[in-house]
Amino acid sequence: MITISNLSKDYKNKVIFNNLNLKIPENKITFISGPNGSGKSTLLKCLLNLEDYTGEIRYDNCHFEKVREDVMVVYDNSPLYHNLTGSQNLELLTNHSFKNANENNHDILMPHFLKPEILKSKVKNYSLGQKKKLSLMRVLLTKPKYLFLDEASNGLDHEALLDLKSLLRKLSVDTTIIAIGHHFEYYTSIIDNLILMNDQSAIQIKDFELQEGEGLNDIYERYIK
Ligand SMILES: Nc1ncnc2c1ncn2[C@@H]1O[C@H](COP(=O)(O)OP(=O)(O)OP(=O)(O)O)[C@@H](O)[C@H]1O
Repeated sequence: MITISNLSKDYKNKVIFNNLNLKIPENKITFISGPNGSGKSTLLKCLLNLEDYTGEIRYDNCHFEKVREDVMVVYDNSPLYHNLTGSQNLELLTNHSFKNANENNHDILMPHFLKPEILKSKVKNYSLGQKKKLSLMRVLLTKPKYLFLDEASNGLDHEALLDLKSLLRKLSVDTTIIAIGHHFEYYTSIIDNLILMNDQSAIQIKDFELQEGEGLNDIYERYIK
């Protein structure tokens, strides 16, 4: 479990959030949403210890530094080696042999991700969506203990979005997943825990289930207004 206690953050006296208390359950999928500027990315940076803050963040009772190697983040423009092929990137970044890309289980788990012929070409020739797919394949091969996804569904085509859902479901057996973004309708069928950020605070809805016909507006009506 990731425990966030009395977390506050400001930028030059502009309060972004104040006194957040949240418990991110272990091996579940948590989705964090909220209006533009509500502090989602700032919260992610605090979780990754990239920003100063007041309060406390604990990963299974440990400080971030202790679990750093168990944490993986996927965001637009995740770092990749542009002069190497997709397979070479995966080999370097995961220590996983990709000599026989046809035989690897990514093809079974993510049939609409990158085909072997694409994996053989250099990443500098990839589209944004193909780079995103490569970063997500890296996640599948690494199986981190904690996974953060910042707008991970952006740029993926329809089939890859379906693959991503099943990938997240499978990963969440052993991985604590936090997805951040605006793509609420996409995530509703797979999330266990919803956090809505708004007005310097956050509301946590555990065991989240969407009623039939409900959308984000209804959730805002129900929990925020
Ligand atoms: N380094 C910074 N210095 C000053 N203000 C910042 C900085 N980073 C973010 N902010 C401000 O903090 C607020 C929250 O930004 P943040 O990027 O966390 O929001 P967000 O919820 O992720 O927004 P979006 O949905 O648009 O991605 C915004 O008002 C933003 O202008």
